[in-house]
Amino acid sequence: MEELLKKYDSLVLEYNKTIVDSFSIEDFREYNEILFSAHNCAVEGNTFTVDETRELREQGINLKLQNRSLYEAYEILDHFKAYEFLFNDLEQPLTEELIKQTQKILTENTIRFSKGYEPGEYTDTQMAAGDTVFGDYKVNISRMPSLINSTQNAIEKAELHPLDISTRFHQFFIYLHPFPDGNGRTGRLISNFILAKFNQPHVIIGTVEKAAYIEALKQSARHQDTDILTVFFAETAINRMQKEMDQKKNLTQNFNMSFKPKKKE
Ligand SMILES: Nc1ncnc2c1ncn2[C@@H]1O[C@H](COP(=O)(O)OP(=O)(O)OP(=O)(O)O)[C@@H](O)[C@H]1O
Repeated sequence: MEELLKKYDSLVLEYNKTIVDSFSIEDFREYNEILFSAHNCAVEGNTFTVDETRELREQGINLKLQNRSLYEAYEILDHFKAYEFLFNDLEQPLTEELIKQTQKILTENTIRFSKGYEPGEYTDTQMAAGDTVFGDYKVNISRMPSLINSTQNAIEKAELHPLDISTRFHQFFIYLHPFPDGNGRTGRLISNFILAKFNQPHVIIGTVEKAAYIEALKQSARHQDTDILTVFFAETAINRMQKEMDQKKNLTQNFNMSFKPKKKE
């Protein structure tokens, strides 16, 4: 794992130089917000593409929807709000209030009120996801303050690798599964918020990575070894940084601006 983290660290330096620093701060923020919001909602079944998410970011509720439900649009609009709430102030410490507020903003317009769910409130029944039945919900909720304090202490001490802090929080949060809805999206938002505090790029988990992500969560829980999830986060981040840098290089070097008529086959 040490080798992988070294590779990750050196790629972050290169990525900052070739990608991050070449954007204006505002444009890079918006690029990340759109990319992350689209993928973070897609993992949970939202069908908006990244391009459609960009249109929604630009036009808001004026967007004329084609083949997309209002529910999905609200899910993404609320994700933008939750993202802005967290990332507009990276100095704010991790507290229970911050996490509850994030989940509240995220689920405000889409949570199933008919089931008695309240945005920003913990669950009052047993939780499960896929084939995992989580621990007793009351015990899990009582462990939230300790998880949050340990994470905030680790952030302040800054002894562990940022990816390590982010994945430890993520693993424990997902397995506490404290909310009736939005645990996955909230967990990924807070994990990226922790990374951003250390000036690290987002780990963006989309539908392509979903199966490997859930497998990493399950293996990490089974072996009580969060390094398994850290490896997954590192590899996911490396792949995206590499893809964006390759794309930029390729479009710079191999840009074809021919006006010659195409040869008939
Ligand atoms: N089999 C599984 N074992 C452990 N964790 C899982 C499993 N399947 C999914 N998860 C985790 O739970 C999250 C989904 O949780 P759930 O199905 O309860 O949705 P949610 O928390 O209501 O909201 P969201 O739609 O944002 O995830 C996934 O994103 C993943 O982090």
